[in-house]
Amino acid sequence: MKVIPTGIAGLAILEPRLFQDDRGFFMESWNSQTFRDAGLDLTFVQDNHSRSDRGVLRGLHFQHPNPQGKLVRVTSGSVWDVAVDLRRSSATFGRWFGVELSAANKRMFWIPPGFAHGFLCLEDGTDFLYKCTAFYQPAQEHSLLWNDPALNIPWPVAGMDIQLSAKDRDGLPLAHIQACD
Ligand SMILES: Cc1cn([C@H]2C[C@H](O)[C@@H](COP(=O)(O)OP(=O)(O)O[C@H]3O[C@@H](C)C(=O)[C@@H](O)[C@H]3O)O2)c(=O)[nH]c1=O
Repeated sequence: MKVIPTGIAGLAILEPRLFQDDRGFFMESWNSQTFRDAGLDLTFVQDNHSRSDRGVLRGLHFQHPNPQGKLVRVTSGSVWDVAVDLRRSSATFGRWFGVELSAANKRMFWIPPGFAHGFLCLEDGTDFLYKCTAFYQPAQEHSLLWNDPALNIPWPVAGMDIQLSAKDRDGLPLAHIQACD
């Protein structure tokens, strides 16, 4: 597995080893030993799966005070995935990083606890799968406003009708958010 740093401590793009043959492909999407060897000693308690069409934007979500670390990937279609550092102790508080995840590139994104996370779906029928280090606690879930000018995230929305949940439409600007650690 290749670990690609992002310039934000702890946040990493992961490229699993791919085995291709006449039948198709094989890859390990999670192996605790391989991840530990790569410096990621993780315990997951919940797996999630969502499906979205092009133009759906989910996020930017974070849980506080019990933050979730998330190992995310796409098995059908593609997204532009974004993580925002909300760790007060971090030198990069408020900084974001974006990466395209797709069924084709098979990239995974490790988002440690203390980040807000969201994605824009680029294709109809996109399947988004992720493992979480803490249980979902709806009373602790919050939305950071996806298009907050203070973040200035260049979402690739040209030509799209953006579809948001009511909660995400009413997301909080960064300036109103407490740190997550
Ligand atoms: C996230 C979640 C939702 N739900 C339920 C609550 C609600 O009725 C329904 C849809 O929830 P949401 O609108 O919050 O789903 P969604 O907008 O897909 O939320 C997800 O967005 C991405 C960006 C993340 O990072 C995830 O952690 C999660 O917050 O599913 C669960 O039962 N368990 C869960 O873990």
